[in-house]
Amino acid sequence: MSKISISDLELHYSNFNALKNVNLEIPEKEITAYIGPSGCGKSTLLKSLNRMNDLIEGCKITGTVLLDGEDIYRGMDINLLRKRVGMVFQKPNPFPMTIYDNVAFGPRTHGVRSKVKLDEMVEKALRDAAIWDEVKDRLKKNALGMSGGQQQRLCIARALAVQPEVLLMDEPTSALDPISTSRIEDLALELKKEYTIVMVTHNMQQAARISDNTAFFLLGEVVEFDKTEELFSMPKDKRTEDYITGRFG
Ligand SMILES: Nc1ncnc2c1ncn2[C@@H]1O[C@H](COP(=O)(O)OP(=O)(O)OP(=O)(O)O)[C@@H](O)[C@H]1O
Repeated sequence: MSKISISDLELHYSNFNALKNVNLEIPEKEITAYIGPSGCGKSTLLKSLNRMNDLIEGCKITGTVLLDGEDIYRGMDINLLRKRVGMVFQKPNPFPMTIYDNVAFGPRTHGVRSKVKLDEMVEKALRDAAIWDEVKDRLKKNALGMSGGQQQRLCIARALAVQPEVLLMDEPTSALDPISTSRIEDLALELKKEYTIVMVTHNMQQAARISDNTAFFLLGEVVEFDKTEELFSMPKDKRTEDYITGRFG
């Protein structure tokens, strides 16, 4: 069953047509990867799924994005949408505050005041993000003192703390070393038991390793969308084949 259903989505940044007639069904509790050359619209589509483009002047969107059948662009409260659809960015961006406060930030914003409840939520999020053991004795230390890989897992914990249903990840490992990358990949595989994950990646091996479904983008269009295994072993479109075999741009 589709968690997110994208129909006839068109996006313009002023006069520039960044997404053209995108139709995609994102299955629940699976990892869906977006691949394609730089500038083809992967991040734009990802950000359209929790309305991060709405902030940009001149951005016009038509078509529909349904989350569990509800139109996110018509009538859905944006704060509720962002709670249900969390996001992790390319560069780890912890807030300049303690590890604890980073993770408690979202729940506090949503009105959780009880210390006991907050402690519980912070611990669960840090455990789910596979970083609890590394930080449990330094929760009151500033998050900026952590390594890049730890910071990224903290940002994942921060996103999980508000109990989202979908996690959007925009090249979450591109700033990380191979060991931290592999930890985030293992974590994504673990998280898909509970969450629907959509991930932009420049790394085709990464898409092949961890995603269930892959969409290949070119110049604002989805050229091909299929089960990852199919797309990499038997691409149907010549352009997909050229891209995944490295014969392209
Ligand atoms: N705020 C903006 N205003 C105008 N144009 C934009 C804006 N953001 C992105 N674009 C343009 O839209 C196109 C798609 O950008 P997007 O960031 O979605 O691509 P991408 O596939 O994620 O690229 P990359 O892999 O390099 O991150 C690009 O041509 C980009 O220059």
